[in-house]
Amino acid sequence: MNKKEVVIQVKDLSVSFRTNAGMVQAVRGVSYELYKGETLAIVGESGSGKSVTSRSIMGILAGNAVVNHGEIHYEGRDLLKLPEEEFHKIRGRKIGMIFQDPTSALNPIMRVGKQITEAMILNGKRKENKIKELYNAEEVAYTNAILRLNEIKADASFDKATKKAEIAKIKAVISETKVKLIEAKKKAKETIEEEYVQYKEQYLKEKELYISTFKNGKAELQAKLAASQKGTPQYIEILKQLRNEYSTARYRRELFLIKDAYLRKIKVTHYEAKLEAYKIMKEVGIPEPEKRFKMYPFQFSGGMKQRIVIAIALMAQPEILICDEPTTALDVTIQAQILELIKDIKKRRNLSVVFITHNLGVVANIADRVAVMYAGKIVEYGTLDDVFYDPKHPYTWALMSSMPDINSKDKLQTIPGTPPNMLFPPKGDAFAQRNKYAMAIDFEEQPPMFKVSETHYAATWLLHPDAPKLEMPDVIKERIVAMKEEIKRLGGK
Ligand SMILES: Nc1ncnc2c1ncn2[C@@H]1O[C@H](COP(=O)(O)OP(=O)(O)OP(=O)(O)O)[C@@H](O)[C@H]1O
Repeated sequence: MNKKEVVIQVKDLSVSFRTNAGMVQAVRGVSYELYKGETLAIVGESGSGKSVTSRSIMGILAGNAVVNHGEIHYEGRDLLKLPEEEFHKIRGRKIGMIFQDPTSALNPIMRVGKQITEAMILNGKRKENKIKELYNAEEVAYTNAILRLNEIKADASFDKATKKAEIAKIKAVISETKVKLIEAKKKAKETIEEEYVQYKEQYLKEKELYISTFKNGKAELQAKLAASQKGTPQYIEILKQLRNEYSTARYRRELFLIKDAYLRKIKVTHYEAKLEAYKIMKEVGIPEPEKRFKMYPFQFSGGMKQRIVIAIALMAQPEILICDEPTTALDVTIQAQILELIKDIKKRRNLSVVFITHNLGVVANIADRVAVMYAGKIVEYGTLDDVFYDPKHPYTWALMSSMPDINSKDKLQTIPGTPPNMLFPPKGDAFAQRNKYAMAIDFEEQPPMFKVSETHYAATWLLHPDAPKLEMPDVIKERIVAMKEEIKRLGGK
């Protein structure tokens, strides 16, 4: 288990929101790891902090959000410490996100084709990126020096004289790195321009060659045609050849392709992006992509819109996909289709998926591992079998007993009470008020994460060695058996 490759590690993340009533403590010390190629489901009631956690990974928190604490490690860097420009490169490219409501995720007045290809075209400035790469090191040195200056200015531990001296030192570094950066930029531009002069020459040569070959070939055939007798099979054959291989349309198309191949060295061309979009639209089950490409979102059903949103995310070839309740806004039958699609894509592309949902049925269908969230914390996590078939936290029990039965679709019982007000999170276990098994300590102290097995952890005082031995309620045991059978029958996990 431990040998699995970790793609994202969230460490002790705490996020609050400034509101008129005070600070809403939405996420309170969340830690988890996402392994390569797995689907991690995050479950919990509305307001438990599932979305805020994922939005932090994407760097798309609301303006009133404050990250109080924590780290999010990705490719050896802490995303929370990256400058905006770097962060921007990662989100949307390496990490894609799909939201609950496809209608609001799409621009209603832009053709879907443009929405699918937009990012690829915008990010695809190949020549410019090549130049930037060449002076990247100098740019990093310069930005670091500026960041350091700000740090020194804000550092209260310096006395006045030391601060002044430190500022003078770093300012000297700034001017030095700035000069180096300007030089590096100039040189990078020259080097790449030189390379591109060659590409252009090659292109022009290729174009000339095509034009002369085409013209000569056509003239030759026309001469042959003139020399042969009308109506003979040979005459018809030549005529066919002229029409097919030497038509004006063919000529224009070949020239276009030659030019497109050259332009692709400079940037992602519209044509290239369109071909890629057709491919991905097919992959996500949008029939007749050539036709759909030109349509507007309102011309699509909810399920098809969600497929478009998924296509947009896939265009960037992400490694990680964060799905925030991607099926909740859809009809039940469509929900199942979209779920299957996400499972297929994940398998085909070996994606690592974070799947946020409040629906345990969906979890059973899709997850390898599960994290249960309550009041801004992860209260239980483990493999699907651990959490689903051997739940330890009374909140997980409550969630299971409140989910609609797969067969009857009735709820066994709703979870009594409401989640705590996150302006004033309770002192002890946040679930204590609603927990019929709560003990005195639950109201006093927050439980630590107790280890159930190598893979399974839960934060409940019930797991303390001194706690009374408590069996999972029978109704939940029965429910688990029924669900297991049903899921097997449906061919799920
Ligand atoms: N911009 C904001 N300003 C104030 N509070 C916010 C803001 N965004 C989220 N919150 C609060 O943070 C808490 C966690 O919200 P979050 O959206 O992560 O919950 P969730 O578990 O994803 O729920 P849902 O299933 O409803 O999306 C909630 O109490 C919510 O009201």
